[in-house]
Amino acid sequence: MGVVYVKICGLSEPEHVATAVEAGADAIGFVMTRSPRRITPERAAELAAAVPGHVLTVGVFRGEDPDAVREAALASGVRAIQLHGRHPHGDFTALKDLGLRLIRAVDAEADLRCGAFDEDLLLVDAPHAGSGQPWDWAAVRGRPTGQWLLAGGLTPANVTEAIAAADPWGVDVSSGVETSPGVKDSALIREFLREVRVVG
Ligand SMILES: O=C(O)c1ccccc1N[C@@H]1O[C@H](COP(=O)(O)O)[C@@H](O)[C@H]1O
Repeated sequence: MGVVYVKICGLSEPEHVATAVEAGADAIGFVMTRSPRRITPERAAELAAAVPGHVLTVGVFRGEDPDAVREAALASGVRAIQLHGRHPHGDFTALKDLGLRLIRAVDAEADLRCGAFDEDLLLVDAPHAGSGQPWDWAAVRGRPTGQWLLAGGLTPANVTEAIAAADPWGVDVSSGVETSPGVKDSALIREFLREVRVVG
């Protein structure tokens, strides 16, 4: 098994951004859509300013039209856009000129070919993103093509099992490194990364 790419999502405090970076996260996410983790593009810009270039900053959106996503992404200065929901191919095409990496976040029933919508990364998540509910990760084993992240209900305690079940290129976590919705915990962030690095 190779090294697994790790994204820590839903960060809103400098302390947790610093912890994720120091502990070796490859990407960190700022939620700019309806959620207990929502932050403004301006807050995301403040947090992103402290992130070194080797860590990808990602703006997370769900259901907004491409113009609204474009505006928030530019204001925040993130380097990637993660679109949840069944966005049409045209929404990805409409954002391509920004030169940011595009992540298509879907459930297991969607088209699981990374690149089918001109995205750079595919994220396969539970039917209700950000709920923290584990799902049948093994059901997608061998189905996604290209670079894809597994998400949905991952925690430090189950991420090893999830990687073994689905064999993803990377993993993404939000609720599983929180003590309550929207409240991240540095010890859990470190523990999650430690577990993944042991497997990877
Ligand atoms: O985190 C949220 O609240 C959220 C809201 C809307 C869209 C996506 C959201 N989060 C993404 O959900 C997955 C997995 O989350 P969890 O670990 O199950 O809580 C992850 O990709 C987050 O980026």
